[in-house]
Amino acid sequence: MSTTIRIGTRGSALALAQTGQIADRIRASSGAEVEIISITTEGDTSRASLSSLGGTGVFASALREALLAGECDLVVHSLKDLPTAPAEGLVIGAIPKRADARDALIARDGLTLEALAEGATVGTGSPRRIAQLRSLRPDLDIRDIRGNIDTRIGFVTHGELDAVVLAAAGLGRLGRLDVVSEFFELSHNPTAPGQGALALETRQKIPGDLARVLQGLDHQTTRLTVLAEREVLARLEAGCAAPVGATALIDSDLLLLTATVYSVDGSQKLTASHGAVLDGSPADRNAEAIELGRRAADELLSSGAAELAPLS
Ligand SMILES: NCc1[nH]cc(CCC(=O)O)c1CC(=O)O
Repeated sequence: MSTTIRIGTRGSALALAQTGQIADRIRASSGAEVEIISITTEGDTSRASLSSLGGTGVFASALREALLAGECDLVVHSLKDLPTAPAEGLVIGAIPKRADARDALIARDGLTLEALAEGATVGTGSPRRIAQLRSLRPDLDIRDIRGNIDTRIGFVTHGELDAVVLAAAGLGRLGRLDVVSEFFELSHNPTAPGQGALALETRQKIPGDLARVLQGLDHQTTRLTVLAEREVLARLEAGCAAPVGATALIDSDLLLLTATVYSVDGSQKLTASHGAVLDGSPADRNAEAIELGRRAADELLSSGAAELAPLS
């Protein structure tokens, strides 16, 4: 490629790590020059809790503005932080292969959730994680925490909390899987739609050589599973901070999706599991994945999901 690809990123360690990893892949596959441009977002500067910021889009919007203003050509988002509504003038040009979608417990003395003492303090700001923790261990003292991944790990290593829950993918990207004391299985603890996946966003109109670079980074299986998972959120009209877990997987030609909505106190949940056979063209498959997410969400809504939990 003749021109430089400018990638916009937040300044957090996680954003820099995942942007750097994508930049390396672009350089290796295309030989293109890649420049990394730092952009500050409200989600980075605000001290309010993530749920009080409304969740949706606090990290994404400044990056999207920079894209639209032509300050950069590409941004790398954590897919789970990206609002489901499409952004005018922008497209997701590639969804690379997903990392581990599970949540992980980081606990004092390497304890598992089951082994934590009665009334132990566990930090998380996510309503979904709060509900899942309360359903398994109603005795725990759950604390709302904020901050980047290193700060959250520090709550445990500095002795302020007995444990925190974080996404395995973020820990992996920062090379911090050594602190994990337990991985929660997706069958028991489904995670946020799109967790562990990245979205590479660009302007709608891009040069053909950038489009080809992005095509080379796209991963079909990841794209189909996250399309199904994210359609659950979209159809429920739920934000990324809603107490909703969704996990899709592909087994040969079968796409399987399980979606769960929790009451915030963890005492109740609704689950819908659906499958679809994938056939036809890539566009047909995308449509089938979205339709699967819609069916799961509609079942949840007709079972009372909107009454069970605050979704938006
Ligand atoms: N909510 C913040 C956030 N957004 C993306 C990740 C990393 C995992 C991912 O890319 O899905 C995290 C940290 C976490 O949830 O522990």
